Amino acid sequence: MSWSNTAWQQAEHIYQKIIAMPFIQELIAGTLPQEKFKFYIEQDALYLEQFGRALALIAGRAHQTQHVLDYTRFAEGAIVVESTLHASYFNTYNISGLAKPTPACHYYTSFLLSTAALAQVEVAMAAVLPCFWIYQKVGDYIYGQHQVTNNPYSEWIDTYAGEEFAQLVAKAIDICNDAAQNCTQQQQQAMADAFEMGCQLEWLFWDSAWRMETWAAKLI
Ligand SMILES: Cc1ncc(CO)c(N)n1
Repeated sequence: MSWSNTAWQQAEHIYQKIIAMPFIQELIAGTLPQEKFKFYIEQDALYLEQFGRALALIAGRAHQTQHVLDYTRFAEGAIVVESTLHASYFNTYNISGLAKPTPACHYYTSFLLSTAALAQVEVAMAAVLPCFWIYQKVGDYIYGQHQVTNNPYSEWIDTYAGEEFAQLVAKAIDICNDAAQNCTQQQQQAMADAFEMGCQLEWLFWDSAWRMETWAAKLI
């Protein structure tokens, strides 16, 4: 079995929990309160900037020049999506863009950045994979369920269910499978564990948006 199949099996229970979350279910129904969606978009812009940096770090550490190019393009994609959020949703929803990262956003981006900088590069590639794969799976799930008419979130829903995003995801999965072939069993397990942690943090990010998470005390 390929590394990606094994890793997905290990993390699938988290994906199942994600699609059952109230944030996702209300997004599908179109009943998600606008303030929660706004909160999510603003945090996601902060997330995407750091995700782009993590991808650029991996690009710099990749062994093969093709992978340098692939992760550079992924990094560019994340930053472009981030600025698109600013150009569209920030205007539509009157978002100030002055928010500080929530604990969940900070935790997730710190995990991505520290793993990208310090872990074995194959493990770093596995750690960023949920950002692609979970979003595609969740995007496809939402797209398959939602009623197109009058859903205020249909523009967002279309972004991650599209063919263009699917191709990026397929490439990120292939690279991880190639990378895993040069790894020992123990290293492949470390890759799968990093992948599972990323999936867990995807869950936490949705959960924090639903709760409109704040710092327990006004520290920042
Ligand atoms: C939290 C999060 N994970 C993944 C993506 C998609 O790359 C996104 N926009 N936001």
